[in-house]
Amino acid sequence: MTTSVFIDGAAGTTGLEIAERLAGRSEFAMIALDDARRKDDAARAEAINDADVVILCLPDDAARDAVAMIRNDRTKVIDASTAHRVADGWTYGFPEIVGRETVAESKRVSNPGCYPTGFIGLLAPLVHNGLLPAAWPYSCNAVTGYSGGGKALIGRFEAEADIAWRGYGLTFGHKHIPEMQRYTGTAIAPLFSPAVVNAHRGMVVEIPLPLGVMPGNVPAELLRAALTQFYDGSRVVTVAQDLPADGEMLLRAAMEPWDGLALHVMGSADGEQARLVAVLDNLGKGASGAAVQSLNLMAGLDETAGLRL
Ligand SMILES: NC(=O)C1=CN([C@@H]2O[C@H](COP(=O)(O)OP(=O)(O)OC[C@H]3O[C@@H](n4cnc5c(N)ncnc54)[C@H](OP(=O)(O)O)[C@@H]3O)[C@@H](O)[C@H]2O)C=CC1
Ligand SMILES: CC(=O)N[C@@H](CCC(=O)OP(=O)(O)O)C(=O)O
Repeated sequence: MTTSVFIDGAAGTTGLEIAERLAGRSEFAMIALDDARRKDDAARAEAINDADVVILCLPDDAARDAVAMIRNDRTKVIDASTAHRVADGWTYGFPEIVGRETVAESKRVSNPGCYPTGFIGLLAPLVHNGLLPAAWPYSCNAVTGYSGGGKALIGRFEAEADIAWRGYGLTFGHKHIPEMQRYTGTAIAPLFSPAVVNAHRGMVVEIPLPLGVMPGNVPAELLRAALTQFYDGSRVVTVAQDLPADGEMLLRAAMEPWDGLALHVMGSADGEQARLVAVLDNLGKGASGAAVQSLNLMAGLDETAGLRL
């Protein structure tokens, strides 16, 4: 049985990458609107209601409007925007964290944010199993490629090619904080420092841990072992067992599209400090790859079908 899929926002950065991952997949029949009709509300409403699954790759307000256009109880939604990530009635589309069956059975799935994918992927299993405290002021330092800001930021970085690094979120309260807190179960909002680097794609998300002054003083090796056990069997999330080769971590500007999530735990010899680091593609597991993973599950297919791993 084929599943009909409409990508609303198919001309955008995330939408195009989802379409690439679905190209040639006989399990899916794509519903498309031409350029003249892709922002026509009547045409969008018709496509949305014709689809078994609609994937929203839109700004938040347009995503809310699109959901309001659904007039049947058949159409399922995967929303890539921030609009529904902590909303009632929506499942957070991080199958490794919320459970594959939960995603598979949901009609409303919100795709996790790109930075939260790294933050939650590292921290949620360790807080949920009690190895790290829920009541701790975690920090999160992160960089992303400029495609993380969609067409507008891609245009800016292509026009101003001498920008090497752009720190932002300088007034705090980044839109990702609510989901970062909700799905890690942490009691205190993380101190989040995002930045954009001069690469098209790629993302590094780091949580520094002053283990020596934290409750429990759990060794880094135990944190790594717990993450390894938690993600055992996953073909999407991997946990590095050794230090990166040559003692360095690299994000290459020419990174190929990639739908995995690589987690690293590095601890100091004296046990006082650790660094939890997640490496991903903001357009892969951080957006389009995650949407395709959820779509596969919702269509009853292997979760990794069509993924770039
Ligand atoms: N880029 C990334 O790494 C990530 C993005 N996301 C989220 O995914 C969503 C899409 O982001 P992204 O692809 O980067 O953004 P883009 O700006 O690249 O694409 C958004 C697309 O939506 C279209 N659009 C805007 N308003 C409407 C409307 N009312 N009806 C139909 N189409 C509309 C735009 O049209 P036009 O082409 O005319 O501008 C554009 O093609 C956002 O909510 C973003 O937060 C989530 C995680 C990571
Ligand atoms: C570089 C850049 O601006 N990144 C965006 C996040 C990427 C995005 O828009 O995705 P979400 O839907 O996950 O928020 C930001 O920090 O607001």
